[in-house]
Amino acid sequence: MDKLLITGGAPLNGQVRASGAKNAALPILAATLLADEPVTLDNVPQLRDISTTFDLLGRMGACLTPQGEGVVQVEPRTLASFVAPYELVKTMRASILVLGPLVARYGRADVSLPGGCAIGARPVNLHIEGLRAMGADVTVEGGYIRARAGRLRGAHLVMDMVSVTGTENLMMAAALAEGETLIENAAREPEVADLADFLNAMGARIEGAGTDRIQIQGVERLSGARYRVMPDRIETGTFLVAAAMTGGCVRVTETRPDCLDAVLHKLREAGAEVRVGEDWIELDMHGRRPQAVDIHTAPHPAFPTDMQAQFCALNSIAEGVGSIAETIFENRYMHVPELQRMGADIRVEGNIAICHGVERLTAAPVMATDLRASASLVLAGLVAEGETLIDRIYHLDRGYENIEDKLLGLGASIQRIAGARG
Ligand SMILES: CC(=O)N[C@H]1[C@@H](OP(=O)(O)OP(=O)(O)OC[C@H]2O[C@@H](n3ccc(=O)[nH]c3=O)[C@H](O)[C@@H]2O)O[C@H](CO)[C@@H](O)[C@@H]1O
Ligand SMILES: C=C(OP(=O)(O)O)C(=O)O
Repeated sequence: MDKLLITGGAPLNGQVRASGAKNAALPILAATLLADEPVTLDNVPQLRDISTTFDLLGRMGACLTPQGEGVVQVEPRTLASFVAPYELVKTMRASILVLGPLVARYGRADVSLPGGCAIGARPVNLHIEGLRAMGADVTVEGGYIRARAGRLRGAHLVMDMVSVTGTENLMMAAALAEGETLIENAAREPEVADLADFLNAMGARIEGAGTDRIQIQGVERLSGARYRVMPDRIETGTFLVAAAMTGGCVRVTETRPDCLDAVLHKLREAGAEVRVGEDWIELDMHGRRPQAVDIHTAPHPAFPTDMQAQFCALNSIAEGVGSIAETIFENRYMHVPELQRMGADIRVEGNIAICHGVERLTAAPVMATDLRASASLVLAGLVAEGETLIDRIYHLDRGYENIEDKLLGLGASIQRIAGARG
């Protein structure tokens, strides 16, 4: 297993390009299964979750052809299997995103239940209930969701909770259903809107994505398309926090400032000077120590849970006391004990983490437990005194493209230590 070795202390300065968004590329790749023609996607990040998705689509019989850096063509007409097996789903819960497309386009799907993960139980009841409301026969047997259907029927779906992949699965299914579907209390995340833009480019008729009320007029078929995946707002935010924590000045290019309002607001509150252009964000900390900030995670457009761990790292070296309320996932503080091993003063009570900023963290061997927890340990390592060794970085590789090269380019001292395979 690979590890990361980071020597803390260097302020980050310079320019870095945002990669394509993992959480947009994953549903968009799943949505290619709905098409009757080949689809070409651009700005697809090279990440472990993306290669797992390629593997999944390939095993189902889709033909994937790389066409240059970040470009892939998917030919879905060769599909011959409708199974998402446990051994892939257990490594990437987003595999659940093939459920809606398979049922809508092929009338059948056997998708392993993703089960819980390090950050929480993460049930998929809303995905299942929504498909049932659209006429699918869905049962759960032997750890698999087994769905069968003729042509799905449009339905009025009122989501009990705001679910990102739930909204995406049902929106994809509704794209080929007969008649109109209305999804209320839909997730408003920008990645949902990006998926809708892609579906519309294939000929779907979707309005309102990006709001909590999405209207879909089902169509008979979807054609091929060429589409560029949106930039990764969480990766962007992670680099901005790195600049803020190290007292540096970093410009993230080819990104979407309009998707990061809540995060930029908190960075300004932390004392950063933040400037934005149409497709770039620059954060200058002018060598200052950040001020601690209070965070309350909630569905978009509020502060994203996927940036919570990174702000926990920021608060750990900030001036003052910051309180974090995690309202989306019940167990998303796995980074706290690791940050404490580096000297952070954080107390967790229920879903609240209170952090008294310390002047400096000290390096320690630490263990990554999930994707954003790993990112927070990288950030802590960048400012800690000494050499931090981060184990289990396969979590990080799930969602960050070339993170060590990008950080090296900004002046960090960071090195991947290749581990034994197996
Ligand atoms: C691939 C992808 O896009 N992942 C993102 C997606 O995950 P994901 O789509 O899995 O997260 P959801 O938005 O579905 O989860 C939100 C909350 O709803 C609950 N819930 C969800 C579905 C369901 O059927 N029943 C239920 O109770 C979950 O347990 C959680 O407490 O949104 C999360 C919340 O912004 C992000 O952290 C993830 O990075
Ligand atoms: C939790 C995340 O991803 P996933 O939903 O794929 O686990 C994330 O991107 O932070």
